[in-house]
Amino acid sequence: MAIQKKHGKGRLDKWYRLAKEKGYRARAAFKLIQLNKKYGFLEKSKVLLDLCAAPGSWSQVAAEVMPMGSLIVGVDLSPIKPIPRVITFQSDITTDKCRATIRQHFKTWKADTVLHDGAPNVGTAWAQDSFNQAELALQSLKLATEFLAEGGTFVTKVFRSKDYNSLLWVFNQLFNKVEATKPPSSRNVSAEIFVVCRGFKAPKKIDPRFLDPKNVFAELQGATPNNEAKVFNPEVKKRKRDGYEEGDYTLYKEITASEFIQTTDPISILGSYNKLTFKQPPNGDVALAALDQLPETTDEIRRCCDDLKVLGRRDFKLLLKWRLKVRDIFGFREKKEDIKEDADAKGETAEEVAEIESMDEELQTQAELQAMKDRENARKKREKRRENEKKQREIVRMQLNMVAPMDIGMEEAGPQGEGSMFSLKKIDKTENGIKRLARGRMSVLPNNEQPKDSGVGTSQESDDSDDDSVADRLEGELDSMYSQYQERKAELDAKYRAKKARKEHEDDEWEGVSGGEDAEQSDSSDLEEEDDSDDESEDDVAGKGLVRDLDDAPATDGGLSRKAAAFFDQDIFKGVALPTSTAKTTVKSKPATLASREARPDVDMGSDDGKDANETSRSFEVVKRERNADDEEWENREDKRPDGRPDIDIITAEAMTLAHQLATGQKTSYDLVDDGFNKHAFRDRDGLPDWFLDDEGKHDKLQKPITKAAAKAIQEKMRAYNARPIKKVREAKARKKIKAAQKFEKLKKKSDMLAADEGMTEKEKADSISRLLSKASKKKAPTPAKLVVARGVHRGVKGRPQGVKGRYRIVDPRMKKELRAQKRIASKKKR
Ligand SMILES: C[S@@+](CC[C@H](N)C(=O)[O-])C[C@H]1O[C@@H](n2cnc3c(N)ncnc32)[C@H](O)[C@@H]1O
Repeated sequence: MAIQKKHGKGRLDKWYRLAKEKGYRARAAFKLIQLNKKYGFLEKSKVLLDLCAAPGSWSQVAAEVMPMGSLIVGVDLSPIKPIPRVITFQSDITTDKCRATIRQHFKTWKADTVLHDGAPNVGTAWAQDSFNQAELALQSLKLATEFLAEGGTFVTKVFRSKDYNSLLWVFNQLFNKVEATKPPSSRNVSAEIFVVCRGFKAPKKIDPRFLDPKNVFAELQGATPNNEAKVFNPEVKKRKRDGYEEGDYTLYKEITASEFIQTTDPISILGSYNKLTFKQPPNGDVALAALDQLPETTDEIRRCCDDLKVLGRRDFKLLLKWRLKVRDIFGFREKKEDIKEDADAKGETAEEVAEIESMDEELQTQAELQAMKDRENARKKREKRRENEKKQREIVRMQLNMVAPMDIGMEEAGPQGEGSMFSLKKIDKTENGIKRLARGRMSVLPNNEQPKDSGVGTSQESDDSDDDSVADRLEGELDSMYSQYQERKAELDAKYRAKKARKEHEDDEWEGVSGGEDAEQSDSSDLEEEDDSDDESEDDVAGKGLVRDLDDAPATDGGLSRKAAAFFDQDIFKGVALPTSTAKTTVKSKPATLASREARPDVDMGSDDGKDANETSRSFEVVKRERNADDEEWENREDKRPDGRPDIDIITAEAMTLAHQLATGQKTSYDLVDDGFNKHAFRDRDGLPDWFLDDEGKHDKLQKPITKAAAKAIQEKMRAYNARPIKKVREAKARKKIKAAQKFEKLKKKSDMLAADEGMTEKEKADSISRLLSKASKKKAPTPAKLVVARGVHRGVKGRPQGVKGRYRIVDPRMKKELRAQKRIASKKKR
């Protein structure tokens, strides 16, 4: 197994190295190579349009693979250095000027393939970044519809974002085959996927609304989620896959603490800002001054505000609780209290605090569904915690000789004996059982005689448990908000994303036993259908609420908004199954699969099973790249040396130390296995709070030893690697060598001929051979560079000035004069 470089310049992976070796301008080249390997569109193309082509690696690949004499046109906002056989120009693909220039180059031709690998720029030309990635993809499709020949192929990069489904739907209308795939060279941590659309239908007329972002993404725009409302109805962790944040180009950002108090979306502030400041703005902020004086604004809170990027779970909760408290003091939460009081007066539970603006119907449905799931998860978590606490108490009792180990065993079978052989519930009901249990000093008393701390339902306990459950729920919700905050942070931090991706692969074996929160959630959703006995009542209530709401909802068929339904009602969509959001039927019949369905562009729902399966495969929820034969081939290529031995690239000092120890026999493979059993390997994380585990996780790793020699060897290796010339330079050197060898061959032949010449004396022969050699060894004087004075037309020109051939140097006129003056002064001094 190759040891992967995990940090720092982790991006310098094998594709990067391979690109460097092959002379491609970017590792992206391999994405196209792999896409083409799978779909084979380049070999068949004679005309190709490469949108967003800089630095040009896709165009390089196209020029290599496409037949001779093909027309390849590449365009990008950034300049593209010339590529043989490729016409390039600089333009914004969203402009008419760009379209006109492409037309000029294409003349009457039509493209067989249109490629688009665009991503809104964060660095160069950022002023033009008015489009986000999905819109850019739609713009490229617009160009494709104009320039593609019938049956042509369109390849585009898209990010898994909220607009992904809409995009796919449009692609499906215009192409016979649409497939989304993630080539092996695309990083797993990247949200990008590539959609290959084949068989362009080339309709005579296309409704412009098809290609208008306002229409295509209309359904989802403007529906800003109300995070405040999520305090009591938290949303499920939804990864933001947009890739780049629009218009966000600064790294360090501050915001006043008062804005954090006032915002309806505190999570996004915590996730995207670095500091909450108490510094007064130039025009004064009374709320901030008041906030600064509040006793609730403790030193700890201030410390948390100082660096939002390092908030632990506890700090995060502290800040949110502080915000809620201050909002109460400032009277921002009046509305909520009113609602609460109203609800109390009506005898309802005051848990649905639907504060602030109402969400739109679809969001509401999703939120309700989510709330249902979260309630269920929180309940399970609660139960588990209680169970642990109970177990703890029993252990204490046992240590005090109050209970037999047997009882603990009983509880371990499941919560309150659920699923166990000796269910306490059953025993409670049978007289004999009670008697038997009550006998002796190790008795477990029935419900009504239970001591307060026994954890099983006394009346006071139930009161407490109500309070508890509110607190628990709030805790659970804060937890889930913390996860959102982490997600948000992750979006801004590629390093964190990579770390998280790695973490997902760790500790696999433990997931089944105790699992993380995530595992718990997914498990619970998987089990939702089967686990109906105990949870029935709760599920029913929640479930009914959801179904009733959907029934009442004025949404049109398939859950589309009226606007969307009207759009899809046009003739062109006849016979085409409409995309739906969360269809009611699915909610009722298959709750467990709903979450995954929500994320998909279900083109056709409510169909029979076979068709459904078909549709699922068409719905392109390509989340993680699966290993396939292609991968293996690529991997094998890399991981084997010509002699068949595995090519292990050791790039960390720890690995090098280990390799050295293995090679010198200081360690055996048995030792390696043995080392696996250490204090970190089997840590008992059960019952430990998440914030503790979070912090602990950073440090409770085995520190592997590093030897000085290994560290030095790695350093050298990296240095040598960095110093290695790129392919172009290596090729130039090789050419030079070949030329020298050819020259030497020629000389040898000539001198042999001279030596064999019988008409010459020995001296003449020796003279002419030495002349020949001295002539050959004489270096050609380099042609002096032409000095071009940066004046007139040459002033400020970038690149080669007009009309100048050969080597040149641009000189500053003042510099030239100063040099002359210096020479003059020096010669005067000599005299
Ligand atoms: C990932 S790079 C493309 C890499 C390229 N396929 C290659 O193989 O070298 C994305 C490019 O999209 C370009 N881009 C972003 N927005 C654009 C726009 N509106 N018009 C033209 N190019 C754009 C950026 O300048 C950037 O060079």
